[in-house]
Amino acid sequence: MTRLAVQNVTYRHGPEVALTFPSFEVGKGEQLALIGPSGAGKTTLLHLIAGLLRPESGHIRFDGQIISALSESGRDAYRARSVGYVFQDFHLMPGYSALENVLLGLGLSGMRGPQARERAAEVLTELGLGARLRHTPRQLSTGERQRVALARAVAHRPALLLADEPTAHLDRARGVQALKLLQDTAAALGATLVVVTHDPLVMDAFERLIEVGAVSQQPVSQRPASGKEAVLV
Ligand SMILES: Nc1ncnc2c1ncn2[C@@H]1O[C@H](COP(=O)(O)OP(=O)(O)OP(=O)(O)O)[C@@H](O)[C@H]1O
Repeated sequence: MTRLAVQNVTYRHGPEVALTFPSFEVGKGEQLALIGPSGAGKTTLLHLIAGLLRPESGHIRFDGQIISALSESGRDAYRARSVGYVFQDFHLMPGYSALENVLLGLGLSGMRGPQARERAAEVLTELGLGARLRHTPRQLSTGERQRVALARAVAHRPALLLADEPTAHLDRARGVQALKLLQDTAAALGATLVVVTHDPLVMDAFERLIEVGAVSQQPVSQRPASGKEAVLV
């Protein structure tokens, strides 16, 4: 069943930067990586899928609803209900504890009070941060901060989980760990996972790669021993 569809989408950052994206569909619970050269528009596409931006033309459909046609408040509601977003730089609130950061996210999706506290503590504990609930981001390692960002993204059990360069700030071992956590968490939720990456380690962990902004003569699917799908613009 198609959960997310990107159809003939273009976007313009001012008069200078015009981006055209590949069309593709993603099923419920499916996992894929968006790849492509720096500046190709991967983060922009993730923002469009999250409803943070609106396409200049084309459609983004989620569970049958054309989210790119919604008003800003409609897109806010879609994001609060259905989307979890792990930002490249985590975007945690510096003065707030790990628990409070997750609570802020839950508040946006309408969950408050003791039930929210219980859920925030539960998801942080599941992600190995049970002993770090009261720590602020500054008191946490980079890998721990990333797990708080993941906890905040998944606490409301989104149907769509988006992550921008999830291994960018981590060494190889922690990158592998973080990626596995992301994929396992998405699988446990039954969420569709879309990840932006440059990292070959991440690419190898996904069956499906979509190349953004490719002018390449050598599609990813021609990489040795790949056998993976690549959609080129
Ligand atoms: N707010 C903005 N205003 C103007 N131009 C922008 C803005 N955000 C992005 N761009 C431009 O749009 C293009 C795509 O940017 P984007 O960040 O989506 O690419 P990317 O593929 O994610 O790059 P990277 O891999 O380097 O992170 C780039 O040329 C960038 O300079």
